[in-house]
Amino acid sequence: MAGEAPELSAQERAGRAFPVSWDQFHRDCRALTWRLNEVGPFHAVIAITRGGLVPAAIVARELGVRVIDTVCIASYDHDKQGELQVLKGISEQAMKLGGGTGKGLLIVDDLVDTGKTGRMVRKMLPDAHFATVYAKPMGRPLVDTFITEVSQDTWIFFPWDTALSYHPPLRDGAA
Ligand SMILES: O=P(O)(O)OC[C@H]1O[C@H](OP(=O)(O)OP(=O)(O)O)[C@H](O)[C@@H]1O
Ligand code: HPA
Ligand SMILES: [Mg+2]
Repeated sequence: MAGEAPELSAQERAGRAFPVSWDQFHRDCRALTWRLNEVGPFHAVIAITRGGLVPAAIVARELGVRVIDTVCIASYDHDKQGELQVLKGISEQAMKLGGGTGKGLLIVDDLVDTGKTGRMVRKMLPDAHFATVYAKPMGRPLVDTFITEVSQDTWIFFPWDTALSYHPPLRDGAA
């Protein structure tokens, strides 16, 4: 409608930026594994795609876990924002390994923000251990183990979503 302000995306609403390099992400995943090593052993890792695939590979490598499954979740388009769609559920084999409730399974995602995604997966596997690399306050209570907390108004920029680019000097008005 004419005169209406365009709706801002979650990223645009976030006031702060937290860019993460590959090196930093790898270090944070290793730090996460140190903590998880005290909690395991785990029969399998369940990665929440797509963001959870990267930490899941690193964590599984460090913990020596060879069985990795995915749960594929997508957000609806913007007029139904917030609704989630399960494109692929957890495999029967992984469900069996977790005794039907997820006991001994490790769910991995890159981050929790509002907690909507994590809440949905927790419902599928109530007894699994849920680990993320980063957590924002709204989603934090859902997570069993995480490494770094950032404020709710921070947007985390992952290395697979970004590229190096020119940044003007402060003197020229750079933020
Ligand atoms: O706590 P929430 O508010 O639910 O947000 C967290 C989820 O959002 C991101 O995934 P996204 O839906 O952007 O998809 P992707 O992993 O495929 O990039 C992130 O990887 C988490 O899975
Ligand atoms: O802060 C974030 N960064 C990247 N993806 C996300 N999805 C939800 N929150 C975020
Ligand atoms: Mg995701």
